[in-house]
Amino acid sequence: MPLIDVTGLRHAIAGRPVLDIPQWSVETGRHCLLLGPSGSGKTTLIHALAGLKRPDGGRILLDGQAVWDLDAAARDHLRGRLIGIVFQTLHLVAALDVGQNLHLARWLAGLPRDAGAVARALDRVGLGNRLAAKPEHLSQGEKQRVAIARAVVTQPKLILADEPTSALDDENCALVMDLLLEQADVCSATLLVATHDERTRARISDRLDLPKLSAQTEGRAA
Ligand SMILES: Nc1ncnc2c1ncn2[C@@H]1O[C@H](COP(=O)(O)OP(=O)(O)OP(=O)(O)O)[C@@H](O)[C@H]1O
Repeated sequence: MPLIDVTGLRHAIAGRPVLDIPQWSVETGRHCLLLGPSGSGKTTLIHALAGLKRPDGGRILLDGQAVWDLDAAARDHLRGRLIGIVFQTLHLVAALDVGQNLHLARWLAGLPRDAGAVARALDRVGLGNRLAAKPEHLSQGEKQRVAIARAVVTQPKLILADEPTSALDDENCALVMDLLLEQADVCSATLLVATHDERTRARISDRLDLPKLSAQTEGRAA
């Protein structure tokens, strides 16, 4: 059974088409790139997969569950059980320290408090000594590593990473891809990386190419 199974997914924003995916699936344990230029709907698709943004039409099955047939509480539960997300803008909670950010992720996922799991997740991203730091005292790269640790501290089956490398130089791009792939291995998770960064292409062979639909519409109208 595929971990992700999408059929007839459509979405428009302000009357402009953003997503149109007739069929797409990702088998458990495979990794996949979501490729497409800026504005092609990568973030919209990530949010639809995670149960954060309802698409206009179509079906998303995650581990056999129809995400958008569930009520909000059941969707939250499914997200907590299955998914870890590295948001494009990271979304660390500024008022909480690094350790508390990870504890919060486990709490939201309905998992028991586990200081060992939090410490291990931070150790794996090289930040075992920054448990008590507030996000504002971290470099951008450190914040991103905290966001990766937070995504995996719940042992997700699916890691969604939205544009994790586009702002990074070559060396850090390679490091972040290494880290994401390593963490996916540790969790035996499927990794889905949304990107327009050519440098990631060599690292993951499976891909879904998203065209920029609004540009096609504009092209036809012109
Ligand atoms: N709140 C919004 N209001 C209006 N248009 C929006 C809104 N959010 C997204 N869009 C539009 O929807 C389209 C898809 O946006 P989305 O962020 O999913 O693309 P993306 O591929 O992730 O882009 P990027 O690589 O720049 O992050 C874009 O054309 C964008 O302008």
